[in-house]
Amino acid sequence: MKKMVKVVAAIIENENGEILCALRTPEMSSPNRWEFPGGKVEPGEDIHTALEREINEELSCKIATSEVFCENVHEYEKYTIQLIAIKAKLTEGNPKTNEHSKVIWMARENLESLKWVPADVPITEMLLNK
Ligand SMILES: Nc1nc2c([nH]c(=O)n2[C@H]2C[C@H](O)[C@@H](COP(=O)(O)OP(=O)(O)OP(=O)(O)O)O2)c(=O)[nH]1
Repeated sequence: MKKMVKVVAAIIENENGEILCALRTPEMSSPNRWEFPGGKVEPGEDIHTALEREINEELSCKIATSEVFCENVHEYEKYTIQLIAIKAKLTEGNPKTNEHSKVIWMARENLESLKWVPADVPITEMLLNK
């Protein structure tokens, strides 16, 4: 069986109802694809704490997380990821691109125009229907 990796991703919505999307760099795995910012949960770490830590590292800003929006298990070639999308709001700072090529705010109805990492596609579809 492939290794299972637990990943948290933030669905950060601003006051205009737009959602924060981040572009992976050419050097990362799944290069030049869009994702929701976040990362791997460390052993023993709570999912909300993990997401707050990842957002602080990646975007130099603070968030307040709320409910889990959805979970998706996706099999990549080398491992399987359990992707947990969690709703959040920015509480401090503006997102910076410490690790990504770009971050943008996007209206829900336009999310499908971006080229997403495969595990995120069902999440973008769910966001469109809510
Ligand atoms: N942050 C984030 N990662 C995602 C999403 N969808 C998805 O498949 N992933 C994958 C990419 C990575 O392999 C892994 C997250 O790991 P990470 O962001 O901590 O990155 P990493 O450098 O440790 O891992 P890697 O890119 O070398 O595989 O989950 C998503 O929406 N957000």
